[in-house]
Formats: sequence, C-alpha cells, structure tokens
Amino acid sequence: ESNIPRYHREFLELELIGKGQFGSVFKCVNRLDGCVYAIKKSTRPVAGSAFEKTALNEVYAHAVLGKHQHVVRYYSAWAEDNHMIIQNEYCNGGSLADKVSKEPLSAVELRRMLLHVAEGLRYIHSEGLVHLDIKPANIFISIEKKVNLTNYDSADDGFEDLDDNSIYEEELTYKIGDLGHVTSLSNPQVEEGDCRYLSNEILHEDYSHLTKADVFALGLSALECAGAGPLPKNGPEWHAIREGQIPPLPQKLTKDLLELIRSMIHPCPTERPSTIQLLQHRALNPDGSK
Ligand SMILES: Cn1cc(CCO)c2c3c(c(-c4ccccc4Cl)cc21)C(=O)NC3=O
Repeated sequence: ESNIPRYHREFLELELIGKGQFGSVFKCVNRLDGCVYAIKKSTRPVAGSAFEKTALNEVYAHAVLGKHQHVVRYYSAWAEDNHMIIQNEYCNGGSLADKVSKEPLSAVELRRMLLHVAEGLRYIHSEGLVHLDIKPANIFISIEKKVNLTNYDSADDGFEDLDDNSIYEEELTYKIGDLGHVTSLSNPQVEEGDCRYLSNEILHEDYSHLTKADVFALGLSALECAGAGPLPKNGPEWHAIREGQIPPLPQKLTKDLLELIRSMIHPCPTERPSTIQLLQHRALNPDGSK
C-alpha cells in the first residue's frame, strides 16, 4: 500500500476545521496512536518561490521551538502529491478569535490569556526568533476538564460521584500557533503579518526592535478580546491607534490593566514592555506574588 499517500495511510480525516488561502486544516486521528491532530494541507509551493521559503520557514520554526506549553506543538511535516502537509497538536477549544466573536473576555480571562501568550512569546524570543503574526485567529485554546473537590460536599461515605458534573471545572490553556511568519532576530526576513495588528515601525521597515512588534500585536489582540473589535485595516482609525489612542471599550478594565495595554501599543517600540516585563507586571499578578 506504499502507493497510498502517507496522509490517508496514517490518518483518518474527521472534519474540516479551517479553510483559507493558506490551504485547509483537518481534525484527524492517527490510525496507529489513536491521538487527534490538526493537519494543514496546503498546495505545494513552486520550488524556489517565496511561498516555498515561507512554508519551509514554518517547519524550521516548529523544529526549533520544540515543546512549550504555550506554543502549539509540531509533530511532522512532509510533501506528497503536490501538497505540503504539517501535523500539529490539536487544540480542542477553537481559536481565541472564535471565542471572542461570541463574547468578549472577562478581565480575569484577559489576564490569563495575556500571561499565557506572553510566556509563549518570551520562549520564542529567548530562542532568537519572532512570531510576526500574533492575533486572536492564531492563538488556539486547549480545554482540560479537571476534578475540583474543594467545594464538593461528598457523601458521608467519602466516594465522590464522578458522573456529577458539578465537580469538574474547565481549565483553558492559550497556545501560540501558525508559525508561518516566524523569522530570526539576527537575520530577519520579514513577511508582514495581518495589517490590523501591524505596528507602524514594521510598516516603515524598521526591524531594529522586532520583539516589540509581537508585544504591539498582543496588545491590540488584548483590546480586541476586551471588546474593542473589529480593528481597522487602514485609514485614520488605523493611524490613531498607532499614535497611542486606545479604541473605546465596552467594559471597564482596571487602571493597571489599561495602563499595561496602553504601554504595549506605545508608538515607540522601546517604550513597550518586553515579554519578561509583561510577565512581572502587577496588572498580571494581582496578588503581588511576583
Ligand atoms: C483553523 N484551525 C482550527 C484549529 C483547531 C482549534 O481548535 C487549528 C489548529 C491549528 C491550525 C494551524 C495553523 C497554522 C498552521 C498549521 C495548523 Cl495545523 C489551524 C487550526 C494547529 O496547529 N493546531 C490546531 O488546533
């Protein structure tokens, strides 16, 4: 059966979970290990084209950015019948864009998302790389159901009823995905990301503070998750934000959180916090633990 392509030989396709100009993403189960994966199939780029560079770029980035709980895990990539195929960790909670399209994040969820993505970005930057396409559509969510017996008055015989849904709570983990724009800090080959999250200095091809472009995009993503969407793609509104103007928000955020996000989208990249400063900021550590 070697003439059956690897994709169909090794995987059972469950459902289409994404489609775009980049190709299609399927939820698949591996026939051997029984695990579910997200597999993106894109038309194989012409050899030597810019598209081939980007496609290989993504695989190189995944190979370098091994295992980190806030970066979507890569398993394998191969080419067959004129397709490029990449097999990644499947995140069962949809994308952050899906989640906030239904309703904005609460301040507590916003803090959690910022901490997780800042942690993933700190790791990427510590490897000498930058993401360059941070946005809610590229942040995926894994939901784990955990038993929490603290507020459970178990029957006097001490046996909890595991079928009783009230003992479970969902724990969300946010993960950075889509490494198609990742490039190295030392020798940047910048492919601009989504213009809604693009910082002004990158638009002007100033690549002297690339890590701060990721912080800028995360800051705008946070505003969008707080309900400031949809973000402008160009025009006066686009420029107003790049001059440091916060778009109107439907919810009141704490002064600390608002100041943090304002600093993240500061017009001057050196005024924006690094990911390490983000992780230590009091707005993200309310009990002042760190
Ligand atoms: C559209 N879409 C929906 C999902 C499921 C979210 O619950 C998804 C995933 C990925 C990707 C993805 C992005 C970029 C490159 C390769 C992949 Cl597999 C796309 C995804 C990915 O790498 N892991 C995913 O879960």
